[in-house]
Amino acid sequence: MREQAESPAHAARQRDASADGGTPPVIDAAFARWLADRAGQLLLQVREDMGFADGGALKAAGDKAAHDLMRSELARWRPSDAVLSEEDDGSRLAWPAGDEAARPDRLGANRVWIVDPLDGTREFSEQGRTDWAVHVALWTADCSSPSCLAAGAVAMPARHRTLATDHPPAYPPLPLGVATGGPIRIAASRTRPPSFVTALAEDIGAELVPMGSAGVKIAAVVSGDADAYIHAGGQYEWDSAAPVAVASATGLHASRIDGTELKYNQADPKLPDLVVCRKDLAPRLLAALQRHLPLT
Ligand SMILES: Nc1ncnc2c1ncn2[C@@H]1O[C@H](COP(=O)(O)O)[C@@H](OP(=O)(O)O)[C@H]1O
Ligand SMILES: [Mg+2]
Repeated sequence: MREQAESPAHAARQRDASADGGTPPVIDAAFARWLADRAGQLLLQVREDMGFADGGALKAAGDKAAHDLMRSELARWRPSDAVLSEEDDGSRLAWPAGDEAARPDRLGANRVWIVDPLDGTREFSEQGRTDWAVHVALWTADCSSPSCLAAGAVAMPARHRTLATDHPPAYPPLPLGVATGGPIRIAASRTRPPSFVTALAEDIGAELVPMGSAGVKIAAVVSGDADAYIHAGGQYEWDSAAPVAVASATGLHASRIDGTELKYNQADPKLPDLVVCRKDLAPRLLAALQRHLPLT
């Protein structure tokens, strides 16, 4: 749909373009934080300008405004790098190996920014909800970890909080309840929790904590408000790259639900499942996951 020149999203972007964003940091991790914060402030403005009467229009305007801002700032400040954004045309398509003409730039690049301009789009469109985020991650070919995530930032603008790898958050404290045998708290999708997670939670005496946005759920594990995030059934690289970069920099466990490594900038951007948790919980959760793995 073509955007009206006078639409609230357009007006918000115009204001942002004329605002002095200043010169961003040179260090990639600090740049990721800067970019996520810029997009986050713009999203707050879009929400304020449009209100919540038309949720569909608000979601579309938010996705577009944040994507356009990130694309243009990345083109301006990191012109040699490739970008994978949820809102790019064809972003979800897997590259069929061998078809050189269709090969996306990112697969031959040394540095790729993997961005989700608005994660938790549904929650963004609901008045009063703060569980939505902006994700900015940097993947590099020259790396020592399997994920090859060199930097990441998760902005949660409606919570006035940004987590990023320039200053990785402290490792979460062991909650008193868990230390004394209380239930493990597993963050799960508020609107489409994987059905096997309910059975798994019953099996290990855990309680589910529903919330929106993959970034917000991983941030809850980082802050100690949840003990784990488990997801399966579908997701893409942009949903987890930035929060996994932060969780890993914090020292948390992050893997596929079968315990294998999370890998990014792959020919197929689908990355359908993951588990993020404190290291002490990983053996127990991975064992429980083995008993409850969903059939694919
Ligand atoms: N089964 C599925 N298939 C594809 N994407 C999914 C999914 N379940 C969750 N996601 C994506 O993961 C993000 C977090 O979802 P949830 O809030 O339900 O936990 C959302 O990203 P977006 O908001 O960027 O689309 C959502 O679209
Ligand atoms: Mg997302």
